[in-house]
Amino acid sequence: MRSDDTIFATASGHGRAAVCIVRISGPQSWTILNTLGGSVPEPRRAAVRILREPGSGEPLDQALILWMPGPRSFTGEDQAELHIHGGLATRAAVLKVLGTIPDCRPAEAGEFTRRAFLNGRMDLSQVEGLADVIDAETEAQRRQAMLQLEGRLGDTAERWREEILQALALLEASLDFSDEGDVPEDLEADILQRLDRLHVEIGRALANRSGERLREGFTVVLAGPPNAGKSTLLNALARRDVAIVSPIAGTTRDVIEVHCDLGGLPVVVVDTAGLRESGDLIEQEGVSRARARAQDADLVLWLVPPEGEETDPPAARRLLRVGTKADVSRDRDDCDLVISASTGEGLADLITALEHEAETALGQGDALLTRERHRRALERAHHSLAAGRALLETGGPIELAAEEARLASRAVGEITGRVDVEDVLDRLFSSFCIGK
Ligand SMILES: Nc1nc2c(ncn2[C@@H]2O[C@H](COP(=O)(O)OP(=O)(O)OP(=O)(O)O)[C@@H](O)[C@H]2O)c(=O)[nH]1
Repeated sequence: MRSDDTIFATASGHGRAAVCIVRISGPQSWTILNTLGGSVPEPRRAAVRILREPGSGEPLDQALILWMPGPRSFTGEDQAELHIHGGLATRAAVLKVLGTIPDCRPAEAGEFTRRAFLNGRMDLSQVEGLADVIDAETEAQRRQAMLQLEGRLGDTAERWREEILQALALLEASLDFSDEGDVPEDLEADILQRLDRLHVEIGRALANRSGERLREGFTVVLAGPPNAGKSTLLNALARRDVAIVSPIAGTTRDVIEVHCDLGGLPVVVVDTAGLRESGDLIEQEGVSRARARAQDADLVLWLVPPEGEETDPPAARRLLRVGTKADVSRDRDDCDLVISASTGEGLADLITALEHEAETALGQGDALLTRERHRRALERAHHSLAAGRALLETGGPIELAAEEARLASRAVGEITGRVDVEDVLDRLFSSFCIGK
């Protein structure tokens, strides 16, 4: 994959559409516009042109075109855009012509964004924010992703790195004093105070897990004995038939997931196999998967049917007891809520309860960290800051305290991609769509 190639891709969705946007980035961008459109408009001014096939002069389409010279473009390179009609034949004809231009080739997934990152147009946390904006399914996810795209996490991480480097500079200055046998007390106190403040601030960011949860969704597991009405409830929450409902106990064998938007918050509802002892190997596997999911879930809804023996609920972080089939019997004093998925009774209260639970767990979108990667980097920084501080407090070697500060600054730098993150890049960019 050469990075001096000019790349192109459709940046709008697939299938027939009114308009299709073809993005072009690289040194040939100007030439392509000039060749196909006859002339190049003013930078960043849209203009209408008849696009023509270079050899025959045959018209391809009437298009709106844009010329965005680097470095003030998304990728930082010369860029062009063709807003062509979104018919399948038009799109195919324009892409075919682009493919015949020398040093010009179709882009790979995420290649435009990769170039933007490599050209310093955005840092790694912003690239992740952009991926999350595109993947956002609910309003709260969109808001969180936008804050990260705008640089909230990246700017904070950069400030932390700066402050750690300042502490490091002071540590190095105090090394000179220690050669002379005596580090001034106020200098040492100043460094300790700085390390302390950073340790507390990073610790606070680490303590808030709501950002990662908001990105992934609040997980609600439906558990209960066979025939409790789990699949019927899942279908009612999803407002469509996703799980097979039948009066035969043990119908659901595997785990079925549905992504719902409850009051703007992402909630993943998981239907599981009914919990009972079974001689059937497949059902046993389903039951053990159900128990595992319940254990990891943010919330378990333990469904209690009116009939049948009492079964023990699985181990869970948080559990609500929900009496089902209220149309058959409402007599369930031991339950937090009673519903009938058949008649809809109690469903509105259940949804309100779920929204409340999700809101409490996902917070107000004020979390800085949104991915495991951020957490791992900051945990290392946090650890090094504590180690550095302990060394200073116990009169340990200043060289070692300085080394801990250096490690902390490197770890924080991984968040914005200032230090080696090669291994992260391939994984991240391949998750993008072509044309982004
Ligand atoms: N009367 C009544 N019947 C219900 C209600 N909810 C579910 N049922 C019936 O109960 C039976 C079992 O429902 P399911 O939703 O398949 O139960 P499940 O808990 O997913 O069952 P398994 O897959 O076996 O674990 C079906 O015949 C449903 O039609 C309800 O609110 N009222």
